[in-house]
Amino acid sequence: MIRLVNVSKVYDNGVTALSNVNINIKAGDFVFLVGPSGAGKTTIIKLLLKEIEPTSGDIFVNDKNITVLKRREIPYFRRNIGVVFQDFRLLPDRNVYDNIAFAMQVVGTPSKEIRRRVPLMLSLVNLSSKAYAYPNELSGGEQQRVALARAIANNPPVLIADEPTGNLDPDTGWDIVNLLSEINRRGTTVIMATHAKEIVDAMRKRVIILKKGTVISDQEKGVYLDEVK
Ligand SMILES: Nc1ncnc2c1ncn2[C@@H]1O[C@H](COP(=O)(O)OP(=O)(O)OP(=O)(O)O)[C@@H](O)[C@H]1O
Repeated sequence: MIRLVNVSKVYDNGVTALSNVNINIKAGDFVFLVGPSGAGKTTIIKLLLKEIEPTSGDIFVNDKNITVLKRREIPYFRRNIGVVFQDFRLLPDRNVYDNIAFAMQVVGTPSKEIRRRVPLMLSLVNLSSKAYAYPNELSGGEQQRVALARAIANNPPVLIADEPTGNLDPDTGWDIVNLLSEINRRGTTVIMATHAKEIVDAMRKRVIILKKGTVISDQEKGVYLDEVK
């Protein structure tokens, strides 16, 4: 489903963010991407979203080599991947319902389907009662749940979460991880970059550890090794 083959990334300022990274993620996996600050986690996520290009190597998503996509193919490609960030990134001038509906409108979903699906998404993230609230009226955990609902509204095969619990207290962070786990159980491949050792250790999912731009460990049912810090 997702494959990085000998991927290296050197930024324009000469910093080597990734060197010769090989990662293979199967459909339906739940993967934690961990590593110290600067290890290259966000760089991998940006590469998967095709926000940046690798300096060398190939990246496959859904068996398609995305390094050779044409510019006009990129918007369509991005529909394969839902994404949530540490800072939620909701549209401040739209309510919860419209934040989710908007993500569906921009990919051309018929309005009847939007009216059917948004309430399902709100119910999944347990926010049906907040449909008409604006982001600034919500707690951080609620905002992240809206961001999750929006990310999966178009039913992407892959969901990427970049430090999704970073701005949340531990209990609220767990709500988000439990939702990610539920979304994964329903068939979506989930990749979560995180520093949250307690969460990684408790979940016993696959753990890929990066350090200084290389994969130093890749374990099924792994833990957050101490040398990561
Ligand atoms: N746009 C950029 N230009 C130059 N260097 C960059 C750029 N983005 C990241 N880097 C560098 O690349 C390396 C990897 O950064 P990256 O953001 O991928 O790490 P990370 O593992 O996500 O870190 P964190 O846990 O702090 O978010 C770091 O040395 C960083 O300073």
